[in-house]
Amino acid sequence: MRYADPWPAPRARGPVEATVSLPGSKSLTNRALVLAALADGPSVVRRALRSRDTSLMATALTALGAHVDDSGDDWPVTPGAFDRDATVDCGLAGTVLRFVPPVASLSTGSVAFDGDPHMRNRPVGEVLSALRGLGVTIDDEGRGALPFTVRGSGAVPGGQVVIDASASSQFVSALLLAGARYDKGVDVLHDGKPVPSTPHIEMTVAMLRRHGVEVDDGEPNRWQVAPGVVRALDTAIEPDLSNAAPFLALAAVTGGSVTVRDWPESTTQPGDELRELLARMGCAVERTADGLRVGGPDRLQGIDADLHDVGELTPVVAALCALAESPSVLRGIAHIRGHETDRLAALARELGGLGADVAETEDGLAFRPASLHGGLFHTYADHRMAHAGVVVGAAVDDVLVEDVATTSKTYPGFPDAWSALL
Ligand SMILES: O=C(O)C1=C[C@@H](OP(=O)(O)O)[C@@H](O)[C@H](O)C1
Ligand SMILES: C=C(OP(=O)(O)O)C(=O)O
Repeated sequence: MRYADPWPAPRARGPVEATVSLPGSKSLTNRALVLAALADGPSVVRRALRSRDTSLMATALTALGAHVDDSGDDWPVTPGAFDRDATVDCGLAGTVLRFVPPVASLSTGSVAFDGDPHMRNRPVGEVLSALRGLGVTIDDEGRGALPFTVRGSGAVPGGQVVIDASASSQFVSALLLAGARYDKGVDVLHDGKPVPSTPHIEMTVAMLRRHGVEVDDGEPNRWQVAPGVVRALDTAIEPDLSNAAPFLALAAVTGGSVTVRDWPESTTQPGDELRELLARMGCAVERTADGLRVGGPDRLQGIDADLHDVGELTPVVAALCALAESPSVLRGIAHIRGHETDRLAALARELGGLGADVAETEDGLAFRPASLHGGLFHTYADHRMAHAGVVVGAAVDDVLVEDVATTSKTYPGFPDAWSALL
């Protein structure tokens, strides 16, 4: 293993002043790859993120019959016939687990899906039953979970389907991404508690429209994709704003100043919400000629925040709450129990183990100010748990982060980039 395990989290000895360039967005890269594989001609995904999740997506689409050249920074993608039996390793990538089965449904081959041990617990049953409702044969032996096999017939009738997407917005995105290629398109109705992470659905809809696909999202909880061509289009990937979270948090916990280069003027990435969240915790947030600059406060304030739309920011925000001088409540995030690990349980256990006064609530976490100490921070194969651990470790002596290499899910060079700042 390249990194010590556990990894002694570098401790900041003073305010950190830095400017960082971040790799591309996982969510944008994996959508761009799916749309390129479904398109009517070759295209290029520029500044693609190279990481475990995106490599798994490239490998999955190649196994189905597309060709993805991931050797450089720009990835040429050539669609191909989906005409062979294949196996797909989902790893721990929610985007592969949810986005690829609707694509595999267009194949004439049988496509067998599996993933990391924990992946068998991540929810996907709603996508499988929706696909059955749209005319696809799927063998899952009644599990509604991995492992399962999609047995396509080369075409999907499509049409209307009702799903409960309260566990993950990716259920909706998955059906929309492939829906234009179904004979009748797709008309997805959500019935259940509110759908989380809706900016990610907006990201899906915006990208589909750029590829010439007609999407009607005018009615709440309903998305209609008209049948038609997915036009080939070269796409440039923005930096990953969710992976900006630990870097900006470093300014917040050290009273320093961190600038993330090339912060987009406007974006569908939920990480953009960090501007508001960090400002509410007392940080100075400004756009500069270089990007987005965050200046840390003298005293970090707690926050009462509903993170339902931006659940993937929770681990780093929770680390900040643990270090803040006033109480915090994070709410609206029951669904993140189904992320890479049960993030509410994991954050409560691991931050609590370092002395934080934190309690799990039904839909979030509650913090009271406490003095933290060193110790071992477990990460449960979750890249964002590692981010939370190193943020605390920058402010507290002797924090050891278990399996920091798990950050390769979305940023393989993370431990080196982090160490370089401290
Ligand atoms: O569509 C996407 O790219 C994502 C959607 C969200 O999933 P959930 O809706 O399951 O939270 C997010 O948390 C995940 O990191 C990426
Ligand atoms: C929830 C996440 O990932 P996934 O795409 O695997 O769902 C995440 O990255 O925080």
